[in-house]
Amino acid sequence: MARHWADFQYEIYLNGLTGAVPRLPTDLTRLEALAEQRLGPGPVGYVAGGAGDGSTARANRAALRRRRIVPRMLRDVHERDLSVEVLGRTLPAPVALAPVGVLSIMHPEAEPAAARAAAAQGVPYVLSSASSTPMEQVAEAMGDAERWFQLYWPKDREVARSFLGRAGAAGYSVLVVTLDTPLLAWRPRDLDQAYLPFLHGVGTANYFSDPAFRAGLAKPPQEDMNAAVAHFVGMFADPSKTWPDLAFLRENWAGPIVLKGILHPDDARAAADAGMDGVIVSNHGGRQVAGAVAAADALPRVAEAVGDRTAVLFDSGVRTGDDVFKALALGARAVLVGRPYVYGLGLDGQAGVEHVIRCLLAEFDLTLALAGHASPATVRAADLVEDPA
Ligand SMILES: Cc1cc2nc3c(=O)[nH]c(=O)nc-3n(C[C@H](O)[C@H](O)[C@H](O)COP(=O)(O)O)c2cc1C
Ligand SMILES: O=C(O)C(=O)c1ccccc1
Repeated sequence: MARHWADFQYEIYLNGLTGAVPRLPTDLTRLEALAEQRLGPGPVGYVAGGAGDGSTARANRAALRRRRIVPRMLRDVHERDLSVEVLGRTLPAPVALAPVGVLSIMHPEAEPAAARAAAAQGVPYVLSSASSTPMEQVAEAMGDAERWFQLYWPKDREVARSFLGRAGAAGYSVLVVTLDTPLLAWRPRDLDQAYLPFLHGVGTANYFSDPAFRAGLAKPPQEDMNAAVAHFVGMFADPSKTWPDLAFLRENWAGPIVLKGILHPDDARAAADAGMDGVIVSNHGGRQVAGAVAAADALPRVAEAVGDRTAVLFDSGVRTGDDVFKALALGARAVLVGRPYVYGLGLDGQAGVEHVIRCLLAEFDLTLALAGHASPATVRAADLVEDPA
């Protein structure tokens, strides 16, 4: 039986009969301001901040808003099934939680709380390499839910091999390899507060617990934190990587591999040519290349370039149910959502993340129905027009 995500709407009204209202706003675009009030400018500045003057993050939102849905009528949308096939698995809805590092700056329960929320709602959670909790511990929190692991491809081959081996042993099945962060971009909102979390040792749990990483240290991290952090900064990414290096991932990972951060159609073709199972069209939520194309503007050309050769996923700017609909219409099989669940976590822990998932999917379910669709499978480019403005 397909899950009725829209029932959350009725549940909220029913709870209202006893005077209760939702603990967090149901318009997820309001979470950032609330989080900033309650958690302060340091952590929220880091999470909200984009590269450069922030125009890429704004462009992500504008590119989705500029597209408008053209609803169809009288198409029997009584019974709906939101599930989608992607990477050889069936997801209950076309949504997953994006990999976000250093979640302990938002909430003490950090990644395990986000993972439990995703598992409770049945949506995939992608664990970041830069998580504040070791991957084995987060895997336990996920129970029998889908485990996806995001790789920041370490410079040292042995550390890379060790991460892949640990992730496989801990039951992660899908590998998401992030390509758009071989360096951290110029992020003024963060620089002005000099806030970078991992200089305080946050977001290094996978590294500090790794035997191959520790082999490169003269002393254990607890005994010389500065040296360990410096080793992490040098190890974290490798700007010298090129396409032929992908063979290493194939040799060391048994399951599907998805490349995250693809914006150019030729790169999407190269991913398909390299036998990659999927790409995520993403500009890292506007945090990397200042002035980059809005992710939603890049999506149709990527989808057209690869057709069915490799799965096309999308993130950067998804905030509402209609954003999910629009991304599907522009060619995505599923979307990932980043900052909204991070604010949900900061404001109300696991419950806050579940709130975000349920709001997003209830709104998507209703948008789908009201636009005349009983399944994501029938959503097409022709269901959108572009605002002339
Ligand atoms: C605070 C923060 C940390 C992030 N950390 C990672 C990370 O560790 N790995 C990664 O692949 N992407 C990371 N991202 C990017 C997200 O996976 C995703 O691409 C982005 O947040 C999507 O845009 P949205 O926030 O507008 O939904 C991070 C994003 C934010 C906001
Ligand atoms: O801040 C980010 O966007 C990001 O991807 C990251 C990189 C290193 C550690 C933690 C997060």
